[in-house]
Amino acid sequence: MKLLSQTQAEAQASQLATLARDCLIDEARLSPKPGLVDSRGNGAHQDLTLALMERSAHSLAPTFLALARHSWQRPADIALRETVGRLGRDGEQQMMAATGGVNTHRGAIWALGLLVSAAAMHGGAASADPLTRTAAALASLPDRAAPKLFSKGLKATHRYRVPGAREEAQQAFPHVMKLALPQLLISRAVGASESEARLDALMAIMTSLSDTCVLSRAGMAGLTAMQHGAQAVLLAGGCRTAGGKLALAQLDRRMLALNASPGGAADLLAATLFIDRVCSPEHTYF
Ligand SMILES: CC(C)(COP(=O)(O)OP(=O)(O)OC[C@H]1O[C@@H](n2cnc3c(N)ncnc32)[C@H](O)[C@@H]1O)[C@@H](O)C(=O)NCCC(=O)NCCS
Ligand SMILES: Nc1ncnc2c1ncn2[C@@H]1O[C@H](COP(=O)(O)OP(=O)(O)OP(=O)(O)O)[C@@H](O)[C@H]1O
Repeated sequence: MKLLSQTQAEAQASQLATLARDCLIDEARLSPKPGLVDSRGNGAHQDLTLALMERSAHSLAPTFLALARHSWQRPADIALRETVGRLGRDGEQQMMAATGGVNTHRGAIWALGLLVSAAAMHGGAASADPLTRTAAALASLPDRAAPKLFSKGLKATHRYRVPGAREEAQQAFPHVMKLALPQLLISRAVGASESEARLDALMAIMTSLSDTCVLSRAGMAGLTAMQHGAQAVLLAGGCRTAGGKLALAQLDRRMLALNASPGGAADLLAATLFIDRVCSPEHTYF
């Protein structure tokens, strides 16, 4: 690990926070995303808009900065886990204050918050495997101060006996590492535009995620429709092809008809973009 002066470390912590915020904005603007808020509109949501998502993303930059500063070159232990938990919950309050009480980014604060901390623990940058394993180690430690809430996500994981946001992080983000990042690289390599490659990465996540946002609003039928619809897009050749575009539009209509919105998949896309940019060998980030 490189030893940096305090000023360099502070500059890198600040870059990590800016990057996390930018990944949230890039995810929100990416279009057309099935059922989700995007540049076209509100998707399946009554209370969310793109402007609100962007305001929320900006409100979270100080939280990401605090996470990076407090995690800088520290090991994964209970003291850090509890600090990160407190900062994450403070971030949720910042988000709620910025949005007038609407949950725009709870799942995203969790996933990106852990990844920002993990990057800082590695001194600003690491390759994707160690980065996600460090985030998983942190997510697996107990946090005595965590409130015992029976959240919507927890209810869905119990009712349908599936993993949720906690397990995804504790297992080192398998949907990002095994599906989204490889798909992003393949789609870029075959000539997809950057937006098409990102949409393909989202589809790759949606083929398999047990997204508790979808389960809560549309049950197992909604989740199956999401997974099959995303598979159809990729089987047609992805979002750069005419067949893929048709399948994507069909999936969007289906998700809207079911009132389903894959918010968990969207969070993991933001996490994918973050890892892609922090870990890329030719990154121009630092
Ligand atoms: C773990 C979290 C996300 C709570 O998850 P829970 O499953 O209990 O349900 P909740 O309905 O509140 O939020 C779940 C959110 O996760 C996302 N999500 C849904 N399904 C999935 C999935 N399968 N994988 C990943 N993310 C998912 C969605 O955005 C969803 O809205 C989180 O809010 C939390 O506990 N934070 C505590 C603060 C903390 O320790 N932070 C540390 C890092 S900053
Ligand atoms: N572009 C996006 N559109 C919609 N949700 C997104 C988007 N990006 C990320 N999300 C994630 O989806 C979650 C919001 O999902 P949802 O609206 O199901 O939550 P809720 O407010 O708890 O539920 P409900 O809207 O059913 O009352 C957020 O935690 C956020 O992290």
